[in-house]
Amino acid sequence: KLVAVNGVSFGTRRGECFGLLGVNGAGKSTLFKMITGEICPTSGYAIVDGSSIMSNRSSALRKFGYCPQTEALCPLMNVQEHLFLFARLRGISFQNIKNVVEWGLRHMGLRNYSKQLPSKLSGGNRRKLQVTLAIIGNPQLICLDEPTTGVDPRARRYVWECISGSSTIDHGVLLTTHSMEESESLCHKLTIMLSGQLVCFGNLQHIKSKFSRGYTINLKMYNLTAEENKKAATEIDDFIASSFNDAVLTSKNFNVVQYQAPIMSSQLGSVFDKLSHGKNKKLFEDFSISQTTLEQVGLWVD
Ligand SMILES: Nc1ncnc2c1ncn2[C@@H]1O[C@H](COP(=O)(O)OP(=O)(O)OP(=O)(O)O)[C@@H](O)[C@H]1O
Repeated sequence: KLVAVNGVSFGTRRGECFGLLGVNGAGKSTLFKMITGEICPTSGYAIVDGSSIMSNRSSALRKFGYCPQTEALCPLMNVQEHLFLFARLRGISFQNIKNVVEWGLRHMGLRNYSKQLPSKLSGGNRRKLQVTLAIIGNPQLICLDEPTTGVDPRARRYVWECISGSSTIDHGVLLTTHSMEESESLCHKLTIMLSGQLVCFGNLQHIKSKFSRGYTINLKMYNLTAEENKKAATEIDDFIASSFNDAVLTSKNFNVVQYQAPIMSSQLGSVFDKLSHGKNKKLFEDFSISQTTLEQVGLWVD
């Protein structure tokens, strides 16, 4: 009875990395499954480079690589055999296949596991293999559903390089992720999905401006005892309330407090003056001001 995806329509070009963001259960994976033909939509269509996934399925499927959210590995094939099979499926010739398999093993740090079956790999290494299978053979459209979940920082860096490389060499990338850092680094265009619908669409700056609530003020407090810290926090609160209209406390961690204030960029000079004044009065040790991040946009869209 649940309508998981409703009236969604978008397009992405070659050379672009298109990011699909949204909270758990928003419908991202369901949308991916429809685009890749894994499930059938009740209505609508998806076209990859002129081929419809519904009416010209085999032609469309030839054009993309897919890294699903849940693993799709063969339990009886080891890492090397997976790479070999997918390279063959992508039409790599026998002469080149050894190099391509070697490339996959080396770049994803899978060389030491080349003879292992998926059941013997760690979760992160299985993910790396799954991503390599989607990228191998340079398909025209690469669909990656949370590709770097559980992947170590070094391999994640390489996945990012592959994704940005693919999107700059005339390929398209469709990406879902919960990592705002990942979307800020990779995506040319983004959309945020909520309850099966797209709530906004555009480039990073557009989305930030649309959801912007001014600037974020970060204040680093001195290392104090718990009692002193409580007193200092109250003084800081009073200082912020008297210096900035409508500033809101958004988080308080160990010794960093964060406020969101509806500041215009033209007011930044006076904001710096006010905060320097507070620092000179030793209300806090240091401060910084930053623009809205995508992370904050993600927290606000609900
Ligand atoms: N096979 C299914 N049967 C019934 N409901 C399903 C099924 N698969 C997904 N759903 C429901 O569809 C909605 C969208 O799920 P989907 O997996 O597409 O979300 P998502 O945005 O990918 O979430 P996440 O970020 O957690 O991966 C959810 O409410 C989910 O419970």
